Amino acid sequence: MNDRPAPAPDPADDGALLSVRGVDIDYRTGRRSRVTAVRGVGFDLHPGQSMALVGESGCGKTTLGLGLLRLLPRTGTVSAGQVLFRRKDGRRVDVRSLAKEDLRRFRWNEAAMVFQGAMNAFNPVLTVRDHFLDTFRAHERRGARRTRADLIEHSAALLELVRLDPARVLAAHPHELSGGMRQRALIALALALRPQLLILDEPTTALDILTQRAIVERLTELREELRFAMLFITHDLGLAAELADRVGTMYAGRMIETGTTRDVFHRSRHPYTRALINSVPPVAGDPTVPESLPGGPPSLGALPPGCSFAPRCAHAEPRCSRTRPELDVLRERPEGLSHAAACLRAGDAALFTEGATR
Ligand SMILES: Nc1ncnc2c1ncn2[C@@H]1O[C@H](COP(=O)(O)OP(=O)(O)OP(=O)(O)O)[C@@H](O)[C@H]1O
Repeated sequence: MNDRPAPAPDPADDGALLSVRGVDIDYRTGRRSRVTAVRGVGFDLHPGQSMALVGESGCGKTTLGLGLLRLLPRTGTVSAGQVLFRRKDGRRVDVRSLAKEDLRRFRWNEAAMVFQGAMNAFNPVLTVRDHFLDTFRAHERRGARRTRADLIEHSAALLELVRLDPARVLAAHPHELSGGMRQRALIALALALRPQLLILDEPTTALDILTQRAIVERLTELREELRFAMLFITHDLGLAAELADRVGTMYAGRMIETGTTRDVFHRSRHPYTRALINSVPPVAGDPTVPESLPGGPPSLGALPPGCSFAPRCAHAEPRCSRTRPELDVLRERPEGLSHAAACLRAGDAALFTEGATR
């Protein structure tokens, strides 16, 4: 009777690739001061899903992306919660508890991040070929060393995936490529070890519209071919609508609405998401004048009590300044696709009649 029982199947494990639970992320801002840039964030991402994180500057999107892969600057820490990730061997691990060597293997192999501004991600003195070779070599298993010719061939195939000419690009230094080519090369590099999750932070900002379009189209095709999941940080709601199956809106460090792209963009139940959508200039020919979103997000060090958005919200009631709304599920769906909103008035049908957002 001393035998230990076999571990019970985890009832909370419904096959998600990434399960983020109650995550807080702090930055140290002085000897005794810190700010909490991400608060109580939780969501599930299933294999192959694509989720866009939207919200104004400073709402914590980048901090969350960096925190998930433990890429925060020295002053930043994930101070609470769990980041459960299903590795390629099927085991679920908490990324927060990975030892250094394991974390090194986890990044690139299982999850990779493409930052805004590809120039900073490349070492200017190395050629693109060197970057690929270094990445492959750093992750080679002992006894499974591949030849240089084999690795170069593999790199060329990856560059072709993102529609770059390997003959030209492999030998080039980063500054010899256009912004769009660098961004594509970085995406190819991020996909080199076949990660299951790709986190992209504003990957097409600062590129011209045609280049943006080409990269977005290619990413959509690649996701279908290679079946990786994607977490996509963007200010561009049009891009989010195109690339994502689901959307999470962030405000003052919290996720305040989440659901399918249709839920969030067409049936939003949070006045902030609605204001964000309505502040986008209308498409050509749409006579509606965009509503502006006055003011800015509150300072993280001085969050108002109650709902953080209440001071800017056209629909706020007195209770909104007293009670902080939870992210309540409005419509249950499997695979993390439930529609949820953190607004005390989310159930107020008159406020959110369908079609009120463009
Ligand atoms: N190294 C840091 N030290 C202290 N505070 C920081 C640091 N980096 C970010 N912050 C703060 O954390 C908050 C969230 O910033 P973050 O960059 O994650 O927002 P974001 O939504 O990604 O904005 P953007 O869209 O402009 O990238 C901001 O208030 C920012 O000032």
